[in-house]
Amino acid sequence: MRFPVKKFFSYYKPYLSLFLRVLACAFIVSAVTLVFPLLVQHITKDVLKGDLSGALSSVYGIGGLMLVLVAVQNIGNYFVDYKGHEVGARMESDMRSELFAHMQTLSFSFYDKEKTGRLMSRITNDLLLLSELYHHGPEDYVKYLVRFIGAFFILFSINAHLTIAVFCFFPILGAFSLYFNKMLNKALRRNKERIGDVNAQVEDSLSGIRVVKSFANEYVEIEKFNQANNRFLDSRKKTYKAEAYFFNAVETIIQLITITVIIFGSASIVGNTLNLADLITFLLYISFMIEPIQRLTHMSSQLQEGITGFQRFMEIMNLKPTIENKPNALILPEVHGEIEFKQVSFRYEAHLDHVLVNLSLRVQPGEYVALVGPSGVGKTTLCSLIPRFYEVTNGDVLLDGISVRDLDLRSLRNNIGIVQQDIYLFAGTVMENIGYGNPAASEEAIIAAAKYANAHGFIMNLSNGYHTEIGQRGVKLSGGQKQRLSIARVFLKNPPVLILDEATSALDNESESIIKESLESLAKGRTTIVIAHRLSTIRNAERIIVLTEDGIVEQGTHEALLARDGVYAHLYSKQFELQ
Ligand SMILES: Nc1ncnc2c1ncn2[C@@H]1O[C@H](COP(=O)(O)OP(=O)(O)OP(=O)(O)O)[C@@H](O)[C@H]1O
Repeated sequence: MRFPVKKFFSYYKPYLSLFLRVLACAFIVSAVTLVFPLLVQHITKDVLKGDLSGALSSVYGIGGLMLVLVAVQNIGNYFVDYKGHEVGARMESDMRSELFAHMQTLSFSFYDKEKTGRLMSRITNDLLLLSELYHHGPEDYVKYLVRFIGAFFILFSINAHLTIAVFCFFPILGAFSLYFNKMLNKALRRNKERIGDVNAQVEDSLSGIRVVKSFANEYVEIEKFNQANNRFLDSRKKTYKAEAYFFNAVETIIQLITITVIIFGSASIVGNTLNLADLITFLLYISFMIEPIQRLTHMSSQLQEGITGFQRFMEIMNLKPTIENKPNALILPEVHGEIEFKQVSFRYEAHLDHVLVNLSLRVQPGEYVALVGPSGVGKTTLCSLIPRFYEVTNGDVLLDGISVRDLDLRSLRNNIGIVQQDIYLFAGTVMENIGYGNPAASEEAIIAAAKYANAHGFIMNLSNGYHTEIGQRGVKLSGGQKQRLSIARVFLKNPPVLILDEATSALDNESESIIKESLESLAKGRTTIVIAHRLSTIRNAERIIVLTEDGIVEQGTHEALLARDGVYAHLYSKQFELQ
C-alpha cells in the first residue's frame, strides 16, 4: 500500500493554528538553547581574560541574561508539552471516532471474517502511538533541525576543518538509518498483529467464560492464551534485538565523533589554529549536533510506529461496506409488509457452495408464515436477505414490490423487527435496553412495550425496577426474561415486518407459554416469518413453508401438509416420536 500522505496530514486541519503556535514555541525554545554556549564562550574567551577588575559585573549581567533565557525556555516548553500533547490526543480521538463510525458501516460479511479482539486492538493500541507521532514528530524535527543547523554554522565559524571532519560521519549514519527503518517497520507490524491476536484470544475466552468453566477447560484457555502471548513476546524480542543493534551502532558513531573532535581539536591547539575557549565551545555545541542524531533513532522508531499504526488504520478505512445505500435510495413512507423472493440464489462467498438456488416465495401483508426444514438448509440465511444483511447473488428480494437494493437501508431495517434465540442485550439498565428499539421513545412508551411483552411484572420485581442494571449481555436475567426484553424492544420499534428466529426453543414450558403469548400479540397485524424447529409451536401458522436442500418443496397449512404425507409429515412424525 502506498503511504497516503494527504490523508495522513489531513487530520491536522482542525487544529492547524494551535499546532503552528506549538511549532513556533518549539522553534523559539531551540533558538534560545543555542545561545547558552555562546555566552559561555563569551565569558571564557572575552570576560575572563586580561584585566579582571570589571569582570564580575559582566558575569552577573550574563548570569541575569541566562536566567531570562531559562524563563523563556520554560514557558515555551510548558506550552509545547501541554498544547502539543493536546493536539496529538485530539487528532487521535478524531481518528478513533472516525474508525469506529466506519466499522459501524461495514457489512456482516466483514464481521464474519474478522476477530473482534483484533479490531479492538486497531481502535486502541494502534492509534495511541500515532498521537505521539502527530505532535512529537514535527515538534522534534523543528527543535532538532534548529539546533543542528544553528550549531553547524556556529561550529563552522569557530573551526571549518573540524566541522567538516565531523560531518564526514553523517552519510554513514543516514544510510544506516534507512536500512534500519525498513527492518523496524516489518518488526513493528508483526508486533501489532501479535498483540491483536492476544486481544482476540482474551476477548474470545472471556466472552465464553461460562462455556469455559462448564467444561472445566480453563487450562485449555490458558494454554491458548500463552501461545498467543509467547508469540507476541518473541516478536517483541526480535524488535528489541534490531533496536539494540541499531542504537549501539549509532552510539559508537557518536563516540567516534567526540573522539575525533577531542583529538583533532587538541592537535589544532598545539598547532595554534584553535584556542582552549573555542575547543570548550566546540565540545558544547557538538552535543547540540549529536543530540538530534541520538534522537533520530528514537524519532525513526516513533515514525515507524506511527506509520505502521496509520497503515493499519487505513486498511480498515479503505474497506468499502459491501452493502450500501444507492444514490437517491428510497425512503418508505408506509410499509404494508408484502415480501417477495424472486428467483433468489445466494452463497456467502464466491468460493463457497450456494445455500439458496433460484428460490421464489411471496408473503402477503399481515400473513403469518412458518419456515421449517432440516438444519443448515438456509432458513436463517433466507430471512437475513430481507433486511439486506447480505446481498443476493442472483434474483431479487422485494418489500412492497420494491427491491430492497433500491431502499434506504435505515428505512428498510426500521421496518423489520427481529427476535432471535441468541439475544444480545447491552450492559445498562432495563429501560435502556428496551429503549434501544426506539431511542426517541418516552418512558411511558417503554413501559407500555414491556407490558405488551409480558415483561412489566418481572421488571417491577427487580431491585431497581426499570432502572436495574442487567450486567454484561444481561447475565443477571433468566433466559425467558431476556427473551421478553428483546420482544419488548421490538414492540417499541413497532415494525410492520417481523422475523422470529427460533425465539422460544431454549425455554421451559412455562416461560415458553408466556413468550408464545407475547409473540402472538407482537405478530398481530404484522407480516411475520417464524423460523421454527419445534413443529408443535407453529401448528396454527397460516402457511407453513418447507425448505430443503432442493428449495421449497411443500407449503400449506399444518393439516394440509400432514394430509399430503410428504417431507413435513415425515419431519413432524419424527419429532413426535422423539417427544
Ligand atoms: N456467515 C456465514 N458464512 C458462511 N457460511 C454460512 C454463514 N452462515 C451460515 N452459513 C452456512 O449456510 C448454510 C445455511 O445456514 P443457515 O443458518 O441459514 O441454516 P438454517 O436452515 O437456518 O439452519 P438451522 O436450522 O440449523 O439454524 C449452512 O451450511 C451454514 O454453514
